[in-house]
Amino acid sequence: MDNQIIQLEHLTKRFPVGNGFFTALTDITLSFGKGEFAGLVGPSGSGKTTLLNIIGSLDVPSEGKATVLGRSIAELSQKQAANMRNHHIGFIFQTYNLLPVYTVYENVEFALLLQNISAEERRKAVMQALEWVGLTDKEKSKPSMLSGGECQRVAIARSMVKRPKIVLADEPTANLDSKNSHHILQTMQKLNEELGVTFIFSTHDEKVMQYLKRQISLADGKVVADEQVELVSSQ
Ligand SMILES: Nc1ncnc2c1ncn2[C@@H]1O[C@H](COP(=O)(O)OP(=O)(O)OP(=O)(O)O)[C@@H](O)[C@H]1O
Repeated sequence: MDNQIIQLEHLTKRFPVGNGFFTALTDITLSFGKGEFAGLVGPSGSGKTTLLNIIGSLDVPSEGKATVLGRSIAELSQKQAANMRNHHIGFIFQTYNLLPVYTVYENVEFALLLQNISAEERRKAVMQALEWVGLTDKEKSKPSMLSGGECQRVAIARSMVKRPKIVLADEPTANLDSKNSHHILQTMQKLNEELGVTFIFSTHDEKVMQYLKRQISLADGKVVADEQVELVSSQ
């Protein structure tokens, strides 16, 4: 497939534990195409975050190969990996990870400061990202003045402002109520459809699963199912 942007081949991940090792992922072979809206699903401890971390170049495989945007993750220097994350990969976490002393605007702008972009271009990009998530009126607010759902929308804007090719969302609805969960999922669905960004989720939330176009089930660090899903609802 030409549009493949992530290829995982016989990937295994072991963590040192005590005098031995714990195997968190075993022989994972998967690929993702441009514009997918896919999720890693499975119980706690099944290896979802470990796999997202490798795709996001935050960690490296113990065996096998992970190729992301044409680059082998294990062969990137720390600087090259940081560069790839800064330009091409957005992250969304369950705890939002916003900087409390900065405004909404500054939290989103932060993602662009490592890039060589003029202040004027930054302003345009930040306001566009805030518009995507419906928060232009909150640009001067601090995170403590926002609801959980609004904080997660700021995190989505921050992940999207650099126009990444891939967004990795680790349990993004874990701290949200049902209404806010649907709202942020619809926002991500819209960004996926309109901008062609590839989204990969880690989740065990049924609400997230309703939106996934592809569901990859993990159990004990292994892929046990990989299914394209007919969407039953878009709430
Ligand atoms: N740095 C580490 N050192 C040792 N073991 C680890 C490390 N990171 C993860 N693990 C173990 O690997 C397994 C998979 O963890 P991972 O966080 O990937 O699971 P998960 O499916 O994302 O779980 P959850 O849904 O609870 O976030 C777990 O048993 C975990 O304890």
